[in-house]
Amino acid sequence: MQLSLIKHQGCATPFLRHLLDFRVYQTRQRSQCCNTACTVIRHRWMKRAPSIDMSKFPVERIRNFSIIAHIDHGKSTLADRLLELTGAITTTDKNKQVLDKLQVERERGITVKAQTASLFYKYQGQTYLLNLIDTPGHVDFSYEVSRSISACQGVLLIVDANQGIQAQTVANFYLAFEAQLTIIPVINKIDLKNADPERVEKQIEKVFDIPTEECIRISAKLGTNVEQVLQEVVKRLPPPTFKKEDPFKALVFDSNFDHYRGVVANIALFGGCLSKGDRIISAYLGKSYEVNELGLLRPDEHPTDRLYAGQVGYVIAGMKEVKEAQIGDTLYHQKHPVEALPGFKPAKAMVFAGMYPMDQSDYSALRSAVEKLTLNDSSVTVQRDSSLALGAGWRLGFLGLLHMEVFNQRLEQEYNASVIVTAPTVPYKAILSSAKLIKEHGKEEITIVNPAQFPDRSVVKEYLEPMVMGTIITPDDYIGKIMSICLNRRAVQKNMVYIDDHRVMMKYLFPLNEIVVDFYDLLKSMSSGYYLLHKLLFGSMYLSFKDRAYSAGKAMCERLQDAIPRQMFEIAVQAAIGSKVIARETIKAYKKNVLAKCYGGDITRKMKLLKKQAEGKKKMRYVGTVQVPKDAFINVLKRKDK
Ligand SMILES: Nc1nc2c(ncn2[C@@H]2O[C@H](COP(=O)(O)OP(=O)(O)OP(=O)(O)O)[C@@H](O)[C@H]2O)c(=O)[nH]1
Repeated sequence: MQLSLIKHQGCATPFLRHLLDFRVYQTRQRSQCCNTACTVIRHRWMKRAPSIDMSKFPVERIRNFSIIAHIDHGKSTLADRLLELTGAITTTDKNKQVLDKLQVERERGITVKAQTASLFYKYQGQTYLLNLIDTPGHVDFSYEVSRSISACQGVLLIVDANQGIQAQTVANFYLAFEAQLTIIPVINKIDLKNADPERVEKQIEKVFDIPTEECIRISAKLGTNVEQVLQEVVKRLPPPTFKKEDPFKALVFDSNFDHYRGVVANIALFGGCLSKGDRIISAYLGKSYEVNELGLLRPDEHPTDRLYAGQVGYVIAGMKEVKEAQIGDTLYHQKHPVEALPGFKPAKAMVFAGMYPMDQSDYSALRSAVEKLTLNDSSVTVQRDSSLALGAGWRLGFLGLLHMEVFNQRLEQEYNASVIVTAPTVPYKAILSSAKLIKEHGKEEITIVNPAQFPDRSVVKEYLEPMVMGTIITPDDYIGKIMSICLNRRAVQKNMVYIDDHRVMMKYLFPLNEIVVDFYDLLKSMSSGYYLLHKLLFGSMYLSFKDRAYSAGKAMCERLQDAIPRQMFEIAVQAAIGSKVIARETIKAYKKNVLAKCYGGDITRKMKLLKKQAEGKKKMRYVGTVQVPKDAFINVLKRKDK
């Protein structure tokens, strides 16, 4: 049953709780109504969770698992069905991607943040606690995948019955395989007309060495065989091996900033138990906190009195500072210190861009928004920066372009901030030759993330650019086209194998700069996918790159000419290498007809007016600021491969 209430906050809920044998779950979607004192809260009414005494719940009946897959293969849809089957949410048409809570996720139809849900499932007369962690599928967010995996003992590897194994299926498989997790292959979308589950099973056997009999064929959309997935989770996945009797030890695997309650940390208990009122220490900061609230995520917060070893849940412990809940941190009891768990390796930023407020007076508001959002997304790196034209701002590092666009969109949607984002760049290295500079930096090799700080070649021995190994899986009809695109982008082929009769898997070493902006979209448009191994290597910059500078500079000027609207004065768009201008385009000025009021009249009077106008324009060009549309910086970089 789905109900909507309009009420003053906090009034109706206790009354209704008594009235009906239902529990009210509040989603975090709130929208202000015309009366500001009154908030419309959408409630989802659900059957009461089975009242289970968790203190007696055996660890052997807990399963912690994640769903991993290539983008759009149906993780979120399967998660919805699992939630419905276990009664965590009701069966309605509106249950689409329940775990995708962020507005940006719903708008773009992608998962950005991994979410958690604890499900109770009855199998052969026993109740099991299944903790499901949803993961994002896009290449940019694989950092979230590895975080989710660290809290699990097994994974469901979803493969689309029509598309088969895709590049990110391979990458995610290896993440789980290296973490020694049990992998259950699930072939989804068997209801599709072109579904070929047999072919996909053979691919799985060939590429991952998993026998075809181990695959489960389902349709997450229609619910076919979804119950079997739950049964296999219970049967095949091992329970966590942690003990309630051990001292409390928990891994922070995710954290959110809530405007009303501060930091909400998602934790996996690797031992012991945690109660309300306990004093805990964060191993990273050594600071102590009192636990104010804790509970399960079903998928909305469901407060409980205690959490026990093997469980996954949330904790609110008065952490106010955004930097206090480090992902990968270990929490322990103040009285029983334990050795910290190995944390996550910090995610490597692959793309850097400047971010500035549209108006400098918004600087401090934007600073606080950026700080809060980086808590929710710790893979973003932040460095203060300033630019002559755009004022004070930051240089932010992202995992990829989609990651950057999503961050930008979240700033606008969740914090109402309006920002200018400059063209994304990749980190370069320079081996310095100037003794003075080496002394200044304290080392010979420096990393440059800001093009404005690129050292002149007279002081540099060698420039190095980042290279990444990438995997592309494609139908063989596209091989020729993809090879020519890769060549065009200075990529070097390392390997090529057929994974079935019509599909090939190719490995390329790419200069990161060539693929960072638009490569993914380009490959996707050819019904293919690619995945980058996020291991940065630095290689010498190719000479051919330099040769292409002239044509690239000209193309860039032309695109900027299209992207920047005409203004009251003429604008020269120039591309330069050092001080040498290599290309130029002109954006013509709007011209006011100053002679409009001169009916007939003397030619010298007209000349005088035109001269005055020209002088005024010179001054304007000097003092005027060019209005550049916000998205021009990125759009001009998207190039078209022939
Ligand atoms: N026909 C059919 N469509 C499905 C099935 N499962 C999912 N879909 C559709 O496939 C699309 C992608 O599904 P999602 O569940 O959002 O995929 P996802 O893997 O969570 O995507 P990301 O979170 O962005 O990685 C949606 O349009 C679903 O409706 C299925 O069993 N059959």
